[in-house]
Amino acid sequence: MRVTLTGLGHRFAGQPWLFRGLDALLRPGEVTALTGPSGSGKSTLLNLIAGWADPAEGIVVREGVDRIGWVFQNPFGPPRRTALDLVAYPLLARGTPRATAAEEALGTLDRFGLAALADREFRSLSGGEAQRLMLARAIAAGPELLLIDEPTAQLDPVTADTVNAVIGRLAEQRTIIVIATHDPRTRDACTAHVDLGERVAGDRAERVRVDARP
Ligand SMILES: Nc1ncnc2c1ncn2[C@@H]1O[C@H](COP(=O)(O)OP(=O)(O)OP(=O)(O)O)[C@@H](O)[C@H]1O
Repeated sequence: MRVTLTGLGHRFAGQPWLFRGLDALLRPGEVTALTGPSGSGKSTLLNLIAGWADPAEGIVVREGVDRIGWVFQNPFGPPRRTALDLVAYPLLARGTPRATAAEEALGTLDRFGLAALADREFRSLSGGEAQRLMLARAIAAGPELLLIDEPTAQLDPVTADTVNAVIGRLAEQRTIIVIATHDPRTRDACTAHVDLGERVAGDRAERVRVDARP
């Protein structure tokens, strides 16, 4: 299972190149930070990786990727559902028996520091707790590819750090994880890094820097 980006470049019609010449190998077991200034194309690149849009040049190859999960910056969920229900649901949907799903969901909540909140309704959670719950739910769903867009953007720095503290726990041997972020502490919690670089005179061609191991 892997996602390979080769000579990837993108621009919207009539706009300058956002990035060009991006080569990267995204693998399970790693959590790759995707960084760059506002407007550098991070969300666009997530869409290209997911196959939601076609690149202007270069190729994206997804091997062994069937299910793709997303977590966005605004945690959103049914207000009266409990944290345990929300994490158990994707397991039940995959046919896991109820008792096993509840046990696995509790284990996943524990991994994200949420075990004590298992019976709390979603609407009663703080922003940081709700975002950690969205990460726990996304992991429980077991996607081969998990794309996370600015998970701390709506949070104050202290709350953001409660989310950053669990980023390292996302790593899964069965899941390729990419996180677009402005937050240097989110980046530092990741295990690999793709940087879309600085905007220069409206054209950042060839300025993509990739730290991810080949
Ligand atoms: N469908 C579109 N058509 C034209 N331009 C677009 C489209 N989608 C995004 N853009 C532009 O492309 C640039 C990159 O947008 P993108 O959202 O990928 O950047 P980003 O790095 O994720 O930014 P931020 O950190 O602010 O979320 C922006 O200037 C944006 O306005």
